[in-house]
Amino acid sequence: MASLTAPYDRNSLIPGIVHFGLGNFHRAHQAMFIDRLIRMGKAQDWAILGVGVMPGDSRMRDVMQEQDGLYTLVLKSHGKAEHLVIGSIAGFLFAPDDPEAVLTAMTADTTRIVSLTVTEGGYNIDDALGTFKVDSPAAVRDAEDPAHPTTTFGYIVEALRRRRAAGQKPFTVMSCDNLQGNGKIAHEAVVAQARITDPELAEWIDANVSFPNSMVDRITPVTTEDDIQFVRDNYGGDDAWPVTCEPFEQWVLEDKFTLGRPPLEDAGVQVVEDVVPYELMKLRLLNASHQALAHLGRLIPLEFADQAAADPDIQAFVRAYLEREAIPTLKPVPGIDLPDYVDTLFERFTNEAIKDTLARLAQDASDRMPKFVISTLRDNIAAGRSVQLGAALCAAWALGMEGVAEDGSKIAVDDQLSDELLPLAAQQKQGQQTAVISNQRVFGTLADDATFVENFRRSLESLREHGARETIKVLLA
Ligand SMILES: NC(=O)C1=CN([C@@H]2O[C@H](COP(=O)(O)OP(=O)(O)OC[C@H]3O[C@@H](n4cnc5c(N)ncnc54)[C@H](O)[C@@H]3O)[C@@H](O)[C@H]2O)C=CC1
Ligand SMILES: O=P(O)(O)OC[C@H]1O[C@](O)(CO)[C@@H](O)[C@@H]1O
Repeated sequence: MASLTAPYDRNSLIPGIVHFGLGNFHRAHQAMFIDRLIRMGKAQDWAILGVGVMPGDSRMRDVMQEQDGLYTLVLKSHGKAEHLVIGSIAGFLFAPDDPEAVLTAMTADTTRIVSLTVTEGGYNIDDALGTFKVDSPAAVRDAEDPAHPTTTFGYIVEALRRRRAAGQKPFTVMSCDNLQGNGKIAHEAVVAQARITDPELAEWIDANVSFPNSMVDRITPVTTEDDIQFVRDNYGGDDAWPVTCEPFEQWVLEDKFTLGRPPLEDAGVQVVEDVVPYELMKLRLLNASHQALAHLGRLIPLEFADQAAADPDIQAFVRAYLEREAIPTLKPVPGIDLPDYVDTLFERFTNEAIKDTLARLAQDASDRMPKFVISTLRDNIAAGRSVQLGAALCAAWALGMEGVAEDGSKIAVDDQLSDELLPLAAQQKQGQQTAVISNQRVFGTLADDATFVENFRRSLESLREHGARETIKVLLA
């Protein structure tokens, strides 16, 4: 079987970045941007050394070892596919095998950035308080024995302690997770982990380490057996873990690096002073649209994001919601034409090669709706603007939580708050129309706003009596 061919001479590459969470998104995004620069001869000393701290990462270790860090990235859209072999991953360390090797890499003079895609949960943040959970078992363990860390933040704190003791400058910690204010959250996690055992080190980190914020975007699903077969059939490469994603790519990054950075703008990254307008745009347009596709689509019922996005009724609803209620809440976004951005969203969502399921998009909606939709509702209420469509979207979600689609089939609810929300959905089904929206953890005090409640009730009744399509028609008439 054919092995993968390196795209360039990799002998001279020097790792300048240590990356925690070498999953599919990193391999479709940051590693691809660095690969692009290496091909231009501009980042030979910014190759990536991957680190995995989770037990499941042993599989990535085996594949990366077997394939010398190479893998195939396949970009698929509307019947077309292109591929490239990515060479920017210079190595991979499975941390439980040799924790000291990870710390040695992190304290090397050549390492100037430690980057992260460790998922939202990986930051160990209490959502309600916005603070690091210092009493979680893993944080306590790493605090009790800081020289032998097991978590991402334990490793970062110990490496920073060693660098400081050796008189080296600290590396920059660059989060690339899909979190609003990801740099701020990484800062909170690192400083809080340090503070448990060494408050003075925590202060030094607070004053000396840089945590740039970023907005990252590229829809990258989990690799399937079909993806592996596709690479084998079409490119002749035997790749145990290729990555398939959409062609769209966006990375907006705050320019805040203490020890330099690769010339990422030459690879298409938008390096800016303030990431906030871009983040709000993504969360309130892209992610809110995903919620609308998921909750209306699952009522009809549809299965995939591309089906829901191509559905004329749902598309009309989402476009109207974005135009009338979401866009008016955004700050000006430098260099972005918002109507064009919305058109691009639909081009991306209708990409049938990316089999994103509505079930995935609806997962943990109690965490997503407040960030993507309810914040917009609040801004509109404060500004005296309409909340008709946002309230309808909440009603679609609330009705879906009753668990039955329009054809009588089951809607599975996979949500970390389901113990709290499903009993409320059951009361709603019995006629208590405001039961779900009275949950303050999700909706805050929205149930006290008469206009929101009126719009919500009307849509809930209509969705229940007449279904999603008819409700959309009436709302948009
Ligand atoms: N997949 C996508 O379309 C996009 C993903 N992202 C961000 O990237 C993150 C990762 O997504 P994927 O790479 O697609 O997922 P993945 O499942 O392929 O990889 C997740 C990685 O995170 C690591 N991880 C998980 N929990 C951890 C923890 N507690 N501590 C340390 N490491 C941990 C895993 O070991 C793995 O390496 C997402 O959660 C999101 O924040 C951002 C934009 C798009
Ligand atoms: O859903 P997660 O794990 O936050 O990350 C994926 C995010 O990125 C996207 O795939 C687009 O970049 C969205 O679907 C989603 O918001």
